[in-house]
Amino acid sequence: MTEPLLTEPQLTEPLLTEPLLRVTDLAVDYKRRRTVARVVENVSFDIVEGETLGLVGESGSGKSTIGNVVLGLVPAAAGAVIFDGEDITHASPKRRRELTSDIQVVFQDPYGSLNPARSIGATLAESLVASDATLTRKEVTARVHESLDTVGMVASVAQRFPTEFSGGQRQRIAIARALIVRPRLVVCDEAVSALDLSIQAQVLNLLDRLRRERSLSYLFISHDIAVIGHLSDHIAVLDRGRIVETGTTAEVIDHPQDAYTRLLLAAAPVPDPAAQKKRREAFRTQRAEYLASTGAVTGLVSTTRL
Ligand SMILES: Nc1ncnc2c1ncn2[C@@H]1O[C@H](COP(=O)(O)OP(=O)(O)OP(=O)(O)O)[C@@H](O)[C@H]1O
Repeated sequence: MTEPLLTEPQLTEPLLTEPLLRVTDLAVDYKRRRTVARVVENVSFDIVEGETLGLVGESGSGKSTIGNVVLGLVPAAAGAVIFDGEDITHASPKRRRELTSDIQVVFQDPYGSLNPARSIGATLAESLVASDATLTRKEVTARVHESLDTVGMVASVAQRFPTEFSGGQRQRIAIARALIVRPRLVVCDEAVSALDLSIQAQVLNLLDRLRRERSLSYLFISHDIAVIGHLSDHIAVLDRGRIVETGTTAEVIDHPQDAYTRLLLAAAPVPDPAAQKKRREAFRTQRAEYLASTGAVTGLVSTTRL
């Protein structure tokens, strides 16, 4: 008896969605005079299209360094950064420039990141033209107005200058500048940290709405686990260059498994300044105990003499 012929491909395995960004076994070194400091080691995570990964850790834990590797601003000492299936770990400067239309960044400091001498319209247009030089003047102007509208600002803002705006408004402009090129991934590096709590909430809501409307993905970096919890689908907790816990937001916030995650949760800012002072003091004591229990001497992964 002959085997029946299969007329259609038989799917035996479910189709898996490739992540938009995959970081595997990342290590980063910085040279310091006669030593090399390893500041990030063994860091791996995925970000699926349309999702937000929150990367949380204390100051100096290596969050910005990881964001900067994804942006191509800092080289990887080991490991890989895969964007949409392409290994971009060692992408050429030309390929990196092309990638700026897919991967954008919003930094913490809207005062520093917007050129005070340029009008908002010129700043936004510059970002757009750098990613697509074929656009006509009319198209550029239309896109500038459209991106301002996206962040809730009127078209006449284009004629004005950064100093005329508050911190929250400047951060909206920085978001408009990132989104004008229609990226797929945005690295938000402490994007709301410089803002008052009420303005923080507005900007977080804006980022979340834009993500849903445009199926954007965020690598959302913050030292504040409460801010991270507000926006993230998944959370990775970074301690001295290593990820100590990952999971869905509910898992990490409601059922933290790692002692360091519990420390960060206990230290998350609260609106009452007196209560906040107490929390910070308790955090310092508990952190010193935690460091002693892990035998740590420095905040770095390791240092090697050259
Ligand atoms: N350009 C650099 N050269 C040398 N060391 C650096 C450099 N940039 C950062 N570092 C060191 O690398 C470590 C990680 O820094 P990084 O800025 O990535 O941490 P972070 O978690 O983003 O902290 P913060 O929120 O304060 O920026 C720190 O010890 C920092 O001092």
